[in-house]
Amino acid sequence: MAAPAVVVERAYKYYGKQDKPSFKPVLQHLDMTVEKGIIYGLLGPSGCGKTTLLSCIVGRRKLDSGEVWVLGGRPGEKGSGVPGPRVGYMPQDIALVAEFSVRDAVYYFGRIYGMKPKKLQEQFEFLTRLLELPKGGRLIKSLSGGQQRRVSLAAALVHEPELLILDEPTVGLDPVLRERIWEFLAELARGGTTVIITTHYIDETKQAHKIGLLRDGQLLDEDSPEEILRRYNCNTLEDAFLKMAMRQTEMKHRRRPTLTASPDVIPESSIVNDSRYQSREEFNVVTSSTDVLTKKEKPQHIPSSSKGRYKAVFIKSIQQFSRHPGGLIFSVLFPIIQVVAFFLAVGHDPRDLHVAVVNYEAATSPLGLDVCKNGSLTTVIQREDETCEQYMLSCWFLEEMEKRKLYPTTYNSTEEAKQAVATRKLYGAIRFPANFSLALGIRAAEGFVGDSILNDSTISVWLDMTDHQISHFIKMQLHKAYEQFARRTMAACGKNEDLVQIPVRFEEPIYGSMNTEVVAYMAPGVMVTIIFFLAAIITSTLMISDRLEGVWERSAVAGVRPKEMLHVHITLQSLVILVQTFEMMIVAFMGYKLPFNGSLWTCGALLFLQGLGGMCYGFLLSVLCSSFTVSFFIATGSFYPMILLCGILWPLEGMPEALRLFSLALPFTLPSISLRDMMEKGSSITSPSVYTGFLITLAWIVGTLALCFLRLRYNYELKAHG
Ligand SMILES: Nc1ncnc2c1ncn2[C@@H]1O[C@H](COP(=O)(O)OP(=O)(O)OP(=O)(O)O)[C@@H](O)[C@H]1O
Repeated sequence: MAAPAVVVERAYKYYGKQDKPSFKPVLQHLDMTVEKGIIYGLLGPSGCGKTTLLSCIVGRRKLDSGEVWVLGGRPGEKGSGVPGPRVGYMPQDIALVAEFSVRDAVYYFGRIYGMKPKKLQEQFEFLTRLLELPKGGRLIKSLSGGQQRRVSLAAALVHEPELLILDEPTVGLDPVLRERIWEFLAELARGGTTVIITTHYIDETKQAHKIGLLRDGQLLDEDSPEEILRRYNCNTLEDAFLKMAMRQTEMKHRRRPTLTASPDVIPESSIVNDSRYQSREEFNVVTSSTDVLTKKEKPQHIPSSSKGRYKAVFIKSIQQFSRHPGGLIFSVLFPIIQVVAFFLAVGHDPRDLHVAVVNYEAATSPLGLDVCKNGSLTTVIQREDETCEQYMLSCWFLEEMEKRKLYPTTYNSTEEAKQAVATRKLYGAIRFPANFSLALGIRAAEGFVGDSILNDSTISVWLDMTDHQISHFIKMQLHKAYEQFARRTMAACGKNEDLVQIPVRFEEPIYGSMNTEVVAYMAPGVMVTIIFFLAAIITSTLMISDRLEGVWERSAVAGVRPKEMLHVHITLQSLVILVQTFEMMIVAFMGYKLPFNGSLWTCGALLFLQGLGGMCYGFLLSVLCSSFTVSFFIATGSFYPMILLCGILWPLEGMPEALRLFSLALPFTLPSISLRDMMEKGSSITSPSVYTGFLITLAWIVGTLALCFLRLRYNYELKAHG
């Protein structure tokens, strides 16, 4: 007699921890034998443990106790081919990439198993006919549930595996098609393929060679449908199942006194040795082969083609990426859009600022305010005794203001001007006293003057300080206007222009230029944050969607190793980051002529590493978060403080000491400083301000990867054993 294809013995499986309320026994003393070349129908109500049992058979979960042999080896054992090419698995969920076309989906699994292109094409055409698949170019996300299920079934059948495990493959399908699928499975079985199929349609399992009836984690019975009907003296399998279920319930009630006396949670060791669970006759639990252990096959060594798997995952990722709505825009165009938007929006002087002007000096002239527009107006006359006569100097001041894009709107009284500011029509109000020129002349010439001269020679300004940036800009422009106005006046009087300047002189800067723009200060931080943010979002989104769609799990059953998925993602993502780095540098240094005095290579390397840091952060988000929503919450919740604290919005020097130290450990703070120092100071990698940026970036990469690793290990333990 041939060795069975699948043997499960004394299987126990629990979810949750024993001491926690979530603890749940799912499989209890389960024995199951599936002979080679048969169709085994696994029947049972929802939640009875079918999927859990199948996932233990394909090696994605581990039993808490008991044994599983599949095709002569233990699932997960090296060279066993399970998970891998010996098994074809169709999970209950569709588990296909939504952006795949029908052809891509089938080809993806074919490539994983290393199928040759010609054979793959033949199989695809055959399965298209058999399962009435939609046109090969249609995208999975545009198909109906039933069509998706057929494509999913085709993906499990494509490589003609020795063992087919199909979790509810016929749900929602047309009865004629269901019948055809069963006929095809029967044909496969005749050719030696073993099929385990779960279904809710008890009726269709009549066509199976053997059925197993699972309830509350226990296999109530397994045998051929005819034998089951005979044994329970029933006409239908439903009736037989009902009888078995009632018997199981009765047995439980009979045992209740013992059970209630026991703790809710039975320790594993005691369960395994518990005679209650071992008296299989009590439950009518039958194993067709009590000595299966002696009949195990010698494990066959299955060569694994990592090249095929890499190729499959690589093509999948490119298709996923290129067809994802907005994927290309987000990764290739978004950096350009962001950087250009930054350069267009940030750092430019505010324009068209209107201020209310009350010029009492001009009001004294017969021309009124129009006096300043008079081209023949003589403002300063130098007398022979080397004194100066000054007239309507306020006109010169207004000219200087206009040169700095501060445009006057004339008002007749101070109250009216202030009212205009209060109603937010204007940004500030400026008043020139009636004797402005005369008083200013006396003030400059005599030195010792009274309060009235001082007041009369002073321009008063009322600003709307609620708009900090604008009011700061107006203040600065008024100072500059005054400086130029004073120079012009002194020059016209033949005096030293410096006399009326404040006695503080700003010499040639050590770094940068006198006219350094705020954009050059902010740009490094903005570039660093954009490249980090994009990589984190792309990575977490792709990883979470793969996991939620079940693609990761299904690929793993097909034999793809997590490290292979990761290698492909890292390679592709690194290419994207490289492109983004170039794009940003071209826009910033060539397009917008940002100053650059250091090494472009070092700058590029730092930006690239920041992208990798973002990618690792994306990995962490994807392993920590169970859904897109949670991942977006954490991403937004963490990016916002990182940007706020990194010093591009406000200098670190303005923060409390502890917060400042904290901000230095964040991923954008030191790298922004490094990049700025390279750009403006020409600092090299040996400079502490530059290499600390590299070090913190590397520390984030290592730290986030370590956390991912720990979390994955924890998840693995949880999944395998809980
Ligand atoms: N990861 C998990 N953690 C905790 N409980 C789980 C987990 N997966 C499944 N369960 C629970 O274990 C029980 C068996 O689940 P399983 O999916 O194996 O049932 P099933 O027979 O396949 O059901 P269905 O036919 O509805 O898919 C259910 O009560 C389910 O809620």
